[in-house]
Amino acid sequence: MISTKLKRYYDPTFTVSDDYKDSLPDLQNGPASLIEGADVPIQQVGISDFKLPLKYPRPDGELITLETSVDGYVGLEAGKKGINMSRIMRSFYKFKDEVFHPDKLQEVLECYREDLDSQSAYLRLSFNYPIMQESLRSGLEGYQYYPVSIEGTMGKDGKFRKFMHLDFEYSSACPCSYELSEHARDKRGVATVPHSQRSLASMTVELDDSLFVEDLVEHCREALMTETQVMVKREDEQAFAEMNGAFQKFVEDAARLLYEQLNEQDEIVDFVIRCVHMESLHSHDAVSRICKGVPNGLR
Ligand SMILES: Nc1nc2c(ncn2[C@@H]2O[C@H](COP(=O)(O)OP(=O)(O)OP(=O)(O)O)[C@@H](O)[C@H]2O)c(=O)[nH]1
Repeated sequence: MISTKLKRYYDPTFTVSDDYKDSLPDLQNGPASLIEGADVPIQQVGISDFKLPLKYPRPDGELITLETSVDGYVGLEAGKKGINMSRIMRSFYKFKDEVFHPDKLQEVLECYREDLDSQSAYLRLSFNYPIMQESLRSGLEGYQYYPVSIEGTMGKDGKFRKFMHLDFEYSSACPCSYELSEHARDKRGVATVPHSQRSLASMTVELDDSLFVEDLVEHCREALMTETQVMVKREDEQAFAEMNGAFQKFVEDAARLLYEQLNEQDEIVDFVIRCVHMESLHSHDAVSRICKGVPNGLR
């Protein structure tokens, strides 16, 4: 039954006094008796995928503003009903005009721990980062976009750890298919096309020092050589075919080439890489996963 005592009316002139505000229910700060389920700590609670434009530094000193998806979490102790959820976003907004190199995350995490009265905190910023890529022979150029995240964690000991995630697309020409194709040409004069595929290296690197996205992309390019191309005329396509002939790779080769390259970088303390070759030979993928394997590091 609809109550006749309640007004169906929105008052646009109503203002909130301090007394009125104090009278508002505040369930998340209520007593432990309100907890549902086991009264145990929660490792991460917060907000996923709130978006805002943020500035990032380029190696040449320029700044770039990119739409960013933010995941922010804190740890919640046993005995506490909930966190002040809106502070995850409100605290982050204190930094909205700053430049987000990975070390900036430490300041936000410290702010989270203080503002939300929490011992641990986690932050991840995800964005698509454009880098101009030159074509192989025609002198053209175009933007390659890289899915990137920078991530920071702060544990109960206050130790800050920072990570960068990158997805790098490349082409992998199968070395076995190449030899089989050459065999058919030599022995029987049969035309062949060895199979190759678009491939993806998804990596997480733990940083000791600062690292630009451009640096990590350059490490991938040097390791794999056959990055997918943006601008392609016929001379570029031919160059790409020659390049794939020169740098053929199994999925195991891709993982070890990246290992060799990243292992040489002083600013990278640890890494884990997953390579996926989306085979044109098969309807399934060939996959490899490799990690540096430092004690207590990424696995
Ligand atoms: N903790 C928690 N809050 C939620 C959830 N879903 C929605 N909220 C709401 O998030 C709103 C904002 O919470 P608070 O940050 O505590 O807001 P507030 O108390 O006005 O802010 P402060 O003045 O900073 O304490 C509350 O109205 C909650 O009901 C949830 O799953 N957990």
